[in-house]
Amino acid sequence: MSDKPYDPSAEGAQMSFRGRMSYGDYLRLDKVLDAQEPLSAAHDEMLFIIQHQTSELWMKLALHELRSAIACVRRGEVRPCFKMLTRVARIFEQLNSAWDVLRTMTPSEYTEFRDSLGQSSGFQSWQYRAIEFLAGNRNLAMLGPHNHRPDVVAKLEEILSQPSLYDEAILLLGRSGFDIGADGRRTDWRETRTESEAVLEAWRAVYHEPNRYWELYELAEKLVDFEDYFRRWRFNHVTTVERVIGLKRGTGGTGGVSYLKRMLEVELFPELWKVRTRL
Ligand code: HEM
Ligand SMILES: N[C@@H](CC(=O)c1ccccc1NC=O)C(=O)O
Repeated sequence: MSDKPYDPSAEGAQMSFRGRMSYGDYLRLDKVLDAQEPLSAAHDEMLFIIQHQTSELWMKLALHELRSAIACVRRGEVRPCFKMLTRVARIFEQLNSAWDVLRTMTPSEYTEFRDSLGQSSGFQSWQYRAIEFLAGNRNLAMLGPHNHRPDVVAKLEEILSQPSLYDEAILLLGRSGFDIGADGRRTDWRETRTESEAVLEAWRAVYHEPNRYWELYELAEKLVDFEDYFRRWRFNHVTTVERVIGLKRGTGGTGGVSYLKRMLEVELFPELWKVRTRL
């Protein structure tokens, strides 16, 4: 064996990128890696920033997948949508594992830089709100923190002007011959839909005969899977928050843990959970 360090250029590895697109060029890494600017001298602020930035990147992908999934259900092409919804669930699984990294930060370490955060908070994450709105949880009060950003409000309003993922699934039930009651007569997608006995009954019929309604059944289970992972994200969040700030108020102005616990009760696809009791 030779002592000389191995040189991959010997087998053709490209070493000269003058005038050629490189890894960093393609991924715009100068931009991405230049976007971490801690406001304090605290060691853990870098962890906090990167944890949020990576979460926002994963949310960007989740939005991309959810938008396409909605379009597929609208066209009645549910099979490609299954893959996208599986991916969204996996993204949330990824975000769930990421809490383990953040949990290495102790309350004292967070206190070192918490004041630097001012009144900023994840409560103002427009991508998180866009995911909720696209899925079907539409609370117009959540537009409030974005009033100073007309471009963000426009993006969220665009989402609200169209049926959500769950609305589209229900409309598909209707097109498949089921009675979907008031959901079949909706024209304003901004208003929160009310749970309905007709929709619950339609899902019951689907779950009663999975083989007969295989695609609707599979779609319903993909939705439940997504909500399952989403709920775990909320639970991990509130548990991490309690571990780090106890019962202090949030920088965003809410009660903190009390607010987040309340959010644990929000259901994205209520009839899909209720149907289980009827089977
Ligand atoms: C030490 C870590 C964290 C603490 C102490 C914390 C604390 C809080 C608190 C207290 C709230 C309630 C709103 C408020 O009054 O501020 C909140 C909301 C929120 N946080 Fe965090 N958070 C942490 C990490 C994260 C991470 C890593 C994310 C990922 C993006 C995140 C995303 C959110 C979102 C989206 C909301 C709004 C939830 C809703 O309205 O349902 N947080 N957080
Ligand atoms: N709401 C948090 C602050 C916080 O976590 C935060 C602040 C700025 C950017 C993202 C944040 N993460 C989630 O809420 C707190 O009350 O300590």
